Amino acid sequence: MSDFWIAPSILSANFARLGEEVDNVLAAGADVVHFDVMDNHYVPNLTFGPMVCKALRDHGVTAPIDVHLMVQPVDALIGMFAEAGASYITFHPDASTHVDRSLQMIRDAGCKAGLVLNPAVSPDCLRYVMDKLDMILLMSVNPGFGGQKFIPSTIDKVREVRQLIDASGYDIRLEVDGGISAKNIAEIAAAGADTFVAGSAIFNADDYKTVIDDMRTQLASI
Ligand SMILES: O=C(CO)[C@H](O)[C@H](O)COP(=O)(O)O
Repeated sequence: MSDFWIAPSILSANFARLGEEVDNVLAAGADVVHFDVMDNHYVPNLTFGPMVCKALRDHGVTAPIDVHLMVQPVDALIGMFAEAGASYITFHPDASTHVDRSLQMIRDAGCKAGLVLNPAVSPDCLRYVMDKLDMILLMSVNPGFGGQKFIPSTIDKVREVRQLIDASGYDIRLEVDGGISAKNIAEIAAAGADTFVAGSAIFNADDYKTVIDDMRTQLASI
C-alpha cells in the first residue's frame, strides 16, 4: 500500500455482483474497500449492514474494509461490524450520545476507530479525542448519495485538520469523501489528505484501472 490510499466506495458498485466488483477494483489497484452503511434515519437512504461485510470476507476479500456508519444510534452496530470483519469503523459525532465511549468500544472490539464530520460540522470536537482516533473522515458532500459535487470549502477544512493531526503527534489518517475524481484529487492531497474515497468516478468508468492509475499519476505530481 502506498502512503496515499484510494478507497472505492462500493455504494456505486453493481450490487448484483458485489464480490466480483470488489475483486476487480482491488485488482485495479485500490487500497481499501469503503463500505457506506446508511439507515434511512441519520441519512435519507438505505444500503447494507454487517452481513454484507461478512459476505465479502467469506468471498475472500483480505483488503482493509473501511466501514462508514451513517446510522443513529451507533453503538449497537460496532460489535456486529467488528465480528463481520471491519478494519476501520467510523461514525458521525452528532449520531452518538457518548462519542468518547463509542470510539473506545470500536478499539475494544479490535478495529481502528474514526470520526466523520459533515460539511457544516466544526472540527472542534476532534481535539478532545485525538488519542482515540485512527482516522478522521471529512465529508465533502452531504452524506446519503453518491455522484454529488465536491464542496470547495472542504479544502480549508482539510488544511485545518491536517494541522491538528500533525500537532497531536498521533498517527491518524485523514480521509476525504464525496465528489472526488482524478481532476481534484491532487488539490485535496496537497491540502493534507492521505485517503480518498471515490465511488462514481471509479465504478461508473469502463476501466477501473485507468481511473485509479490516473488518480495515482495526479497524486505523484504533488
Ligand atoms: O458517503 C458517501 C455518500 O454519503 C459516498 O461514499 C460518497 O458520496 C462517494 O461517492 P462519490 O464519489 O460518487 O461522490
